[in-house]
Amino acid sequence: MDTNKDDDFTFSTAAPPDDSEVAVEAKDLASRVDGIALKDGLDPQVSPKEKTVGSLSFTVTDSSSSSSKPSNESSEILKARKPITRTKVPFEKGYSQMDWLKLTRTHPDLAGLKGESNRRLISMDEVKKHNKSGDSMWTVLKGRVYNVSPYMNFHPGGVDMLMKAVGRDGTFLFNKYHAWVSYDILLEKCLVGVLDDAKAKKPEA
Ligand code: HEM
Repeated sequence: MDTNKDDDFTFSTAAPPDDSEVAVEAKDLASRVDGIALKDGLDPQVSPKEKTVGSLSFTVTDSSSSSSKPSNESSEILKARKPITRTKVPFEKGYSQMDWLKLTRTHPDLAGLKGESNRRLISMDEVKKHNKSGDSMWTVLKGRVYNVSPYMNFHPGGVDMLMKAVGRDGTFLFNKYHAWVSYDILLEKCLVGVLDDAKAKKPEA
C-alpha cells in the first residue's frame, strides 16, 4: 500500500510535534472551549451560534451572559408554558386502553340499549336523570349522548374527572383537557342517542 497518497488517512506521515508544542496547543484549545456551554435550545433569550474549534464545528450557545440564572431554567420555562394540569391516573390491571378496545369489540351492549335504537332523540332532561353512579351514567359530547359507565374505570384522567361530565353536557370539559382525543371512536359502542336540540333549547311551555 502506498502510504504517501493524499487520500490515505490510515497512517500519519507527519512528524510528531515535540512536547512543549502539544502543551501550548492544549492550553490554547482549553481557553477557547471554556465559556462555551451546550444547551438544549429551549431558552428563547440565547440564540445558538455556529462556532469552530480547530477543524471541528459545533452549534453552541454562550451562556456566560445568563450565568446568574438557575441551571434548571429550561424546565422552569416548560412548566410555565403548560396550559392546564392533566394528571394521568395509573390504570389498574385490566383497565388499559388496550383492554378497553378489547371490551368494545367483545361486549354485546356497552351502551345498555337493550334493543333500542341509538339514533333516538334524547332531551337534556333525560340526560340529567342519568347522573348517579351505576351502569347508566350519561354525558353529552358534541350533540351525542353517551353512556360512560363502562368507560369510567378505563379513563386515563381518572373516575373523578369523568364524573364531572356525568348527567350534563361534557363537551366543554372534554375540550378543555383533550380536544384531540377521538371520543367518537373510543365511545362508539356507548352511544345511546342524539341530543334533541329543539327540546334542549326550547322546553315545552
Ligand atoms: C367523556 C369522554 C372522555 C373520554 C373518551 C376521555 C378520554 C381520555 C383519554 C383517551 C385520555 C388520555 C389522553 C392522553 O394520553 O393524551 C384522557 C386523559 C385525561 N382526561 Fe379524559 N376523557 C373524557 C372526559 C374527560 C373529562 C370530562 C375530563 C375532565 C373533567 C377529563 C380529564 C382528563 C384528564 C385530566 C386527563 C389526563 C391524563 C393525561 O395526562 O393523559 N376527561 N381522557
